[in-house]
Amino acid sequence: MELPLLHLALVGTPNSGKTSLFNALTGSRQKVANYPGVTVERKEGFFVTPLGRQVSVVDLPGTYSLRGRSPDEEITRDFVLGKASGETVPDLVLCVADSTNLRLTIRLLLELKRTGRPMILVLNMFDIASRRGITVDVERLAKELGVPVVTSIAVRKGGTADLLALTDEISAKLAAEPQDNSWRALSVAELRATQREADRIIADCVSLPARPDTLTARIDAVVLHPVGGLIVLAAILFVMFQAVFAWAQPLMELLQSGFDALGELVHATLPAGLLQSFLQNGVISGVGSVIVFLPQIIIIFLFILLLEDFGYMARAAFLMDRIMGGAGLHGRAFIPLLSSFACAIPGIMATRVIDNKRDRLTTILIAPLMTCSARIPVYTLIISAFIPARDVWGFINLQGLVMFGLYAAGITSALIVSFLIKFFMLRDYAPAPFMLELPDYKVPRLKSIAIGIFTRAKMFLQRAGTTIFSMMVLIWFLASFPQPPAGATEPAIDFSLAAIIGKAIAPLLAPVGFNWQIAVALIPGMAAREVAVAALGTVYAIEGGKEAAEQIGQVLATKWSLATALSMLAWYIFAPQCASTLAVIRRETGSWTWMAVTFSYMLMLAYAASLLTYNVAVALGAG
Ligand SMILES: Nc1nc2c(ncn2[C@@H]2O[C@H](COP(=O)(O)OP(=O)(O)OP(=O)(O)O)[C@@H](O)[C@H]2O)c(=O)[nH]1
Ligand SMILES: [Mg+2]
Repeated sequence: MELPLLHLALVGTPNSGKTSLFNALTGSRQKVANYPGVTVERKEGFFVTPLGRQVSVVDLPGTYSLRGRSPDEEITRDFVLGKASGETVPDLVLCVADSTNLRLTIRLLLELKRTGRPMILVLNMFDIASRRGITVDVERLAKELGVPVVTSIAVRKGGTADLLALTDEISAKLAAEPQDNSWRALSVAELRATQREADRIIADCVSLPARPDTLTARIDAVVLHPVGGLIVLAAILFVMFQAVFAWAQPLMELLQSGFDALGELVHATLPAGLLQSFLQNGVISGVGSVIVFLPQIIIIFLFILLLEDFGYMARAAFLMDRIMGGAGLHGRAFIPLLSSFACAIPGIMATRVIDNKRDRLTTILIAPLMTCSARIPVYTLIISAFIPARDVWGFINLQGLVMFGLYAAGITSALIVSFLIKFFMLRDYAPAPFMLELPDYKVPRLKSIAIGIFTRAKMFLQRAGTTIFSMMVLIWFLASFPQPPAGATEPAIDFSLAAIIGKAIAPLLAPVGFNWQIAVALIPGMAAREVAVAALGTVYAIEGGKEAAEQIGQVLATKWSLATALSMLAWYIFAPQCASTLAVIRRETGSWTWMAVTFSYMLMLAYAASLLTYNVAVALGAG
């Protein structure tokens, strides 16, 4: 007889390795990192046990209790209690513990027991605990808790074998036990009592080594130092941006010459005409101009993923708490804001770890100001074309410095906006004190970094292949039709729809120094930022006519003034050019109003910043 699907849920304190376990069991590649609050939504996966039982397992956000104080904790609570709509109550809860730090997990487990769900306590990260000399009397612990206990090493091959065997054993006799749910929200006093009980059990069953781990403490003495720590943080960011330019260059040139060769090939093999123009000007120079930025994206992510896995990110959050607090931001906002450097969408979702609604809203409103990776192609294109690649003070690459400045401008303006929000809207309100558990440092795992980079690169290429490609088709079409009358001498594009539209909008953008070609590129650029780069590539390639298409950067350098280029950079720090981000803001705030507010304030800032930059630059002679 086929047994019904067994439903498992992974519950545990943040950063205890639930997602690692989920990935190990199901072969998925969900995001794992060494800081609390990585997972903010439920994810279901499937696997088959050694005895052939079909299992559905749900990975949940980490939580310290079932009180559900923030949106991510509510997801976990509702799921465990079976309150989530359309969900089945889990048949078996796997309570996942970081074996080096059992206090809070045991308290959570005692609370979970009141829900009446069958449970297993999984002592994960047992490798680290053993290395540190922590020993656990597993049998006694199981007896004291009244729950089966098993050890696991989620990140090692075969590290979950015991857990799988135990799951089979327990699931075979599950149905027999009737369950009664006596859970209700614990009062603070009850939580304290539960903690005392947990501490007693731990004292009985766990023995700590005589000499505790000091490596983490020694590193923290430097990186958490109020002055030294900030210097370390600045140095790390600085090296990162220098690397983006220095290391990526050869690879980018390689990709660029590949696309050039492809363009030449199309040019040489196809007869002149619409198809040739579509492939060469629309597809290859458009989509290709975005794909060449892949090396830079990879380098930035290499740094971010290494730091995340090492355990540095939570420290950076701690360091920034004072500065952020001054701007009215909660320390918890740091990691969402940091994720926004990759992309505002996961960043905005990561705000679910913030329990206070107002703190969360402020963070959502400013997250799109962080420099997401879609801005990298625009920034690097303009910087490479207009900023000389020379060293200042002998060792600092000027291009890297400008890039650093653009990131800094994004961060600074986010802090200012947050300060203003607090000042005008939330005056009477002091953010709650910052509490974030600092994880122990770990040697970054190459495999998870490789997977992380692969996922990001795939996402970037997928966007190039879908959003950007379709926008390119549109731009190419607008720029190619209607075709010029016979005998016309001006560039063909001057007769096209794109020119008509661009020239209609251009007067609005003239005060900030944008020409009609930029206006054309900015319209599809509202869908996604990189589209503007590709659109400029196509517009200028078509305008260039028969001459071999030059690289887009070289074209810009001859067609734009420095003032226009700087104004464009300023525009990109602020402009709300991402339809998906706006959609996520609407979803996470549940309100069209906040989406409209974000859009308008960013657009106004972009216009003002560009206006200022352009006019100052012109006044200084860069017009
Ligand atoms: N050495 C070792 N490292 C582990 C083990 N399990 C997880 N890790 C590491 O611990 C860190 C946290 O793992 P995650 O799986 O993201 O933890 P999580 O419980 O899902 O965290 P949240 O989603 O934030 O609640 C990562 O750096 C993992 O590589 C283990 O058994 N041994
Ligand atoms: Mg997780």
